[in-house]
Amino acid sequence: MSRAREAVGAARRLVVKVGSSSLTTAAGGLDPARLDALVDAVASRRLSGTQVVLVSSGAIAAGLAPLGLRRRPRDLATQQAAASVGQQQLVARYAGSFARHRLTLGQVLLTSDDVVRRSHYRNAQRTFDKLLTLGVVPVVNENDTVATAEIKFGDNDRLAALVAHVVRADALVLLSDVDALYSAPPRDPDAVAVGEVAGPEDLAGVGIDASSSDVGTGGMTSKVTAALTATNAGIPVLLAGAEQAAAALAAGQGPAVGTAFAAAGRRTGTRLLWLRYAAQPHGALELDGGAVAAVAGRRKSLLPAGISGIRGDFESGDVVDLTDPDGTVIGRGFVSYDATELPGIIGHRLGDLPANRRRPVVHADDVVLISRTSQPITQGAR
Ligand SMILES: Nc1ncnc2c1ncn2[C@@H]1O[C@H](COP(=O)(O)OP(=O)(O)O)[C@@H](O)[C@H]1O
Ligand SMILES: N[C@@H](CCC(=O)OP(=O)(O)O)C(=O)O
Repeated sequence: MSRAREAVGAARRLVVKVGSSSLTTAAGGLDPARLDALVDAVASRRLSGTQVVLVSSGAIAAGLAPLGLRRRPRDLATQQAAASVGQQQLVARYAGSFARHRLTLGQVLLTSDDVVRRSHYRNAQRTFDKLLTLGVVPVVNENDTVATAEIKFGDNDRLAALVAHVVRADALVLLSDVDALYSAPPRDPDAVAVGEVAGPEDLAGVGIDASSSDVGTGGMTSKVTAALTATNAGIPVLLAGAEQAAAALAAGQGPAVGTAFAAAGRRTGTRLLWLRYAAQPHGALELDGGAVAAVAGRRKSLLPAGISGIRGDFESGDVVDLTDPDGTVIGRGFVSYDATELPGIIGHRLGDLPANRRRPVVHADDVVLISRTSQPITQGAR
């Protein structure tokens, strides 16, 4: 058995994510039988001693029928309204279902601020720790009703990867309407299931189409991106079908299902993880050749002298892309000036600037580098 599968089996703290399409009927609306089957698998693992956080999509899908909507709305305001109506229905169903196992759930609704802001991040971490030590099953979703375009996680696969990091999970299980990652979209007759992914090189020949189910947002691209986000942060991932939840969550016993992604890097700080995979840049700084060598080659801070251009309307603390003179993004960072302050100082050496301007524009500790080969997989349009 691979180490990733062993890690899922042995995990003492596990994050499990389930997509909308795995909780709804073909006609739309929540499917109590599928939800109960999922809860049975989670409860069985929980009752064997593992702490489990459940990241569940389905709020918008559950809100469609009560609002007389026939399909997932495209505009944000109607999505927010559907999520408001649907989230409570979803959680009420979960509460009833977990109660069959005498388990208590706690609802946790997150926005990206809860992960990206250091103080909020610690707060979320404390809340999860307390819920888990009290034996509660946290049921997590994005707070869709208040999330604006700027602060949206975008999809729950990504949210689940970040939550796995926040709670310091031993493994992440992504449950979907497809039973594994395939070498090509499953409608392709030659597609074969991929059992193990040791690293990004194993994904080189894999074909993924951009579509996702009618009720969800992610698609396979976002699942693979989330899996790589988690594995890069040292957390192994199992991607499997929601219908195989019992086998996927069985602690090391039972048949090997789904696709296992091996953990790669060491655990990184969530703030930089967010910067790499989740943040929306507010602008860009163009670096000259010397600054590219210093920032990307020698891991130095970006000083005003090395900046040859500014794009966007950002404030101190915002995320900006760092580009080379050709416009290729080489990294991202938290900028320490407002865009309006920069024209007067770029191109100047620190010694020539007033005392209150003698600091880096982006500190080395606030930068992630993005090489061509590690560019996050782009998400399919929806
Ligand atoms: N290479 C691939 N392997 C597996 N599934 C794929 C692949 N390419 C595209 N898909 C599609 O991705 C879908 C899963 O994404 P999605 O419907 O968004 O799931 P969920 O609702 O669980 O988040 C599958 O139903 C499948 O049609
Ligand atoms: N937060 C949204 C789900 C977003 C999402 O990523 O959905 P999915 O692709 O089904 O996991 C909801 O609860 O409707």
